[in-house]
Amino acid sequence: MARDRDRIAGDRPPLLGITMGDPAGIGPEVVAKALAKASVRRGCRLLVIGSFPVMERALKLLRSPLKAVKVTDVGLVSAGPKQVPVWDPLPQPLDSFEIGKAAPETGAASVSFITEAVRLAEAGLIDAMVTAPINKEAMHMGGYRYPGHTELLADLTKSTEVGMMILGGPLKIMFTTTHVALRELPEKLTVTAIVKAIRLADLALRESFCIRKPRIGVAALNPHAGEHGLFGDEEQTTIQPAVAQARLAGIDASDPLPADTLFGKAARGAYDGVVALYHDQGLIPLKLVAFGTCVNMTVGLPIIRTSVDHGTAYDIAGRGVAEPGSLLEAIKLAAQLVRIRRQAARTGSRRTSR
Ligand SMILES: NC(=O)C1=CN([C@@H]2O[C@H](COP(=O)(O)OP(=O)(O)OC[C@H]3O[C@@H](n4cnc5c(N)ncnc54)[C@H](O)[C@@H]3O)[C@@H](O)[C@H]2O)C=CC1
Ligand SMILES: NCC(=O)COP(=O)(O)O
Repeated sequence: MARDRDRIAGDRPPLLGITMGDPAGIGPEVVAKALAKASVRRGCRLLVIGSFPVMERALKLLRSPLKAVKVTDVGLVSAGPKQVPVWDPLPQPLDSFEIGKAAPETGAASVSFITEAVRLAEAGLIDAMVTAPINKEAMHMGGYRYPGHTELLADLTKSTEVGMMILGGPLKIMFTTTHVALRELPEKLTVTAIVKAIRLADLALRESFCIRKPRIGVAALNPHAGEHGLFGDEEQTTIQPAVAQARLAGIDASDPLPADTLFGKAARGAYDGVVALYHDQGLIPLKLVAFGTCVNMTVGLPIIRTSVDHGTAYDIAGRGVAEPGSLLEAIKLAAQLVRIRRQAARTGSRRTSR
């Protein structure tokens, strides 16, 4: 069905749903700043999914020339160059909360925006969703016990094989685990989890970045890849067997390589993508080379979702100083992914991601 829709959509400018994220963080502000750039409106249409009063307040704070307009029918979104169309799914206006503080009502609101964006995307009313940052603590306070968007989106779309890939500068990194305490990591790093990450990296690099036979570097866990068991044996017991399985499936995956040099090699072009085993292993190199322009994308969903690389930055929320660069890149990538999917649907070349 999604494929038929893509084929019929033709060259209509993609309609992207931008979720506002946590209203108490910098999400509303970076959305307001990004939408003020004429370049971002070229070639796509944008719809904010979030609280209308919060969007109005963010535009006012920035003394933006843009005006928020309430959308009443998502099937008929049209906006002038100085307008920000907002679809507010909340049953009650959200207007009294503290900026820069985690709270149940803002956490729950941020989940409502995401849930609504998924509904609109699955119904074919938007072509992709782009997410501003949520605050995980606030989300938990609001009663939603997900580690992040990735797992919430997997649940909402009933997808079984989903993963987080983050792109920044020359790096494209797929994460085997997302938000996990370090002490729980070894038990999460199973052969199955690593094979899945390698498979999703391969899928994304082929389908979203049109690399015919991606070269994937796989990170080791321990210093010097464990040095034959001297400093840990996960490389031999788990990572190498996962690489062997991936190779049997025809994927060009490396042996587990010392992580301290792998990311540099990938940045210099030796690999098209890297499989990192845990959050900070991949995010430190990414944010070192490209913080502010990295883009997070969820691989394996039936819908397109991209996101910013940063969080809710409560320390600067409401001050008007947040940089919108990552959101601009996330919007650009989402529009590009819509075009790639449409093209694939026209030529019948896209494998379904599920
Ligand atoms: N895509 C998402 O929804 C993400 C959500 N988060 C969540 O955000 C919350 C805070 O996480 P932190 O680790 O503190 O990271 P953070 O990215 O919110 O802040 C880290 C530092 O970077 C600065 N910073 C972040 N974004 C900026 C921007 N656009 N312009 C200027 N400075 C910026 C902040 O002021 C702070 O000093 C947590 O709940 C976390 O789970 C974190 C990353 C991504
Ligand atoms: N550090 C990445 C992050 O927190 C975003 O995760 P998700 O909300 O996209 O799952």
